[in-house]
Amino acid sequence: MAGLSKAFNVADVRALAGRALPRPIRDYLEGGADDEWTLARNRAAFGDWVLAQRTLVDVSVIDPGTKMLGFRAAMPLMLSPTGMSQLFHASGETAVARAAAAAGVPYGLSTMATTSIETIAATGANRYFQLYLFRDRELTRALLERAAAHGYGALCLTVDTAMAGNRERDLKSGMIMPPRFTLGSLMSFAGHPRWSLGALKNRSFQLANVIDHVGDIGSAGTSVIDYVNAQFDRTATWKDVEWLRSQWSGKLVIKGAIMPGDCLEAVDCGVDAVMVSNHGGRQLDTAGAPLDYLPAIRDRIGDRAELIVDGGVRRGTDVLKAIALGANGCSIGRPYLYGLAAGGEAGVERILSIFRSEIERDMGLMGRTRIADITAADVDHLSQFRSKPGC
Ligand SMILES: Cc1cc2nc3c(=O)[nH]c(=O)nc-3n(C[C@H](O)[C@H](O)[C@H](O)COP(=O)(O)O)c2cc1C
Ligand SMILES: CC(C)CC(=O)C(=O)O
Repeated sequence: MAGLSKAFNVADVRALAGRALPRPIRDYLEGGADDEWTLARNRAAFGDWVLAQRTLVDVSVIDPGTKMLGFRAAMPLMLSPTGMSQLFHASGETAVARAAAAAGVPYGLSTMATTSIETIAATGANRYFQLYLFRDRELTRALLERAAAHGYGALCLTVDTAMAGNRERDLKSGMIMPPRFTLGSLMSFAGHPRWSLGALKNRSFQLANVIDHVGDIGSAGTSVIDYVNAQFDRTATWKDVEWLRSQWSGKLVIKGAIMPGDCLEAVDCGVDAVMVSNHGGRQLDTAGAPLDYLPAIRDRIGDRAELIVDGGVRRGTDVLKAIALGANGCSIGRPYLYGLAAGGEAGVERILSIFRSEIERDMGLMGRTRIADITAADVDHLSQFRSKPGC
């Protein structure tokens, strides 16, 4: 895609995606809950920290490689699970997984994906499976078995979705799955012929991993909000995490805890990693940003588990700040979906190469050549920095 070669940062790719997508789909991708305060805070939290710029260090060889969730990763970045990726481009999850494999970063397949566990396994990507707990516990068991049988190295339980967040953009746009050509949406779809053609040709659009058990989300023109509230298990507690631990022998990850006490509870249940996340601001509005809690979480759990920061990560400097504050790495959702919408697999590759070059360049400019060398000494809170600069 021509525009991609002139996209130099995530914001540029986001602008391309904005042009490619009809309004209801763009709103679903971009939206947060209620007043979207948390959505904005996720991003703003990174601005509260400054990086230390150390000079005259030999930075001729820089290695941004690391390990996360048991996977070797070419950089401290992973792809968060996102539902229904075929909404954004007909090539959907397969394109994302292929781009992740090419860039050497782990990919999380969502329970709510439009591509099956088996199809994504065939891409050879380093992959983990994200689980939503359905009211139907047999479905959960079946998903676990399929993920284990198809080489998913980690299981990631999302815990911030007991009920659907109040996404008013979706309520206003009347987003139902799969998208339908209604009178209201017609203008928007007509204005995006390339997307509309892809969507029309894409007859495989369905919730590929759960359709046999709970039906297609679009069968009755269901909204995402109604579907989540009807199907997800609201009774889930830490006992279910213990149960999952007993059922899954690979790495176990909790996604969606941000409070230090919850993270400690997760570690006590035997999880290997916490994705410190508020679901990209899509669930509880006015919840704090992952970065706000990160130092306290690391303090509380010590080295007992990996911490992955998820939400608002848009620059290499964001990733490096999170690492300095105690994370093992970061994870992105919307940025790779922008890439997918803007140019399918090539678009996701572009996003990952932007992050890779930013991380490497910023490490060099910080005077750090290895991820393991980045510590709390590399970052300062803006308030302290203003009162005693130059430490
Ligand atoms: C369109 C979309 C769909 C998502 N679907 C899921 C999902 O199926 N499971 C899940 O655990 N999180 C889901 N998330 C949340 C992401 O995994 C991730 O937490 C969030 O996008 C991170 O914030 P960021 O978009 O600012 O990077 C979704 C996010 C978006 C934007
Ligand atoms: C289908 C949804 C439950 C996916 C999701 O988690 C989201 O839209 O944030």
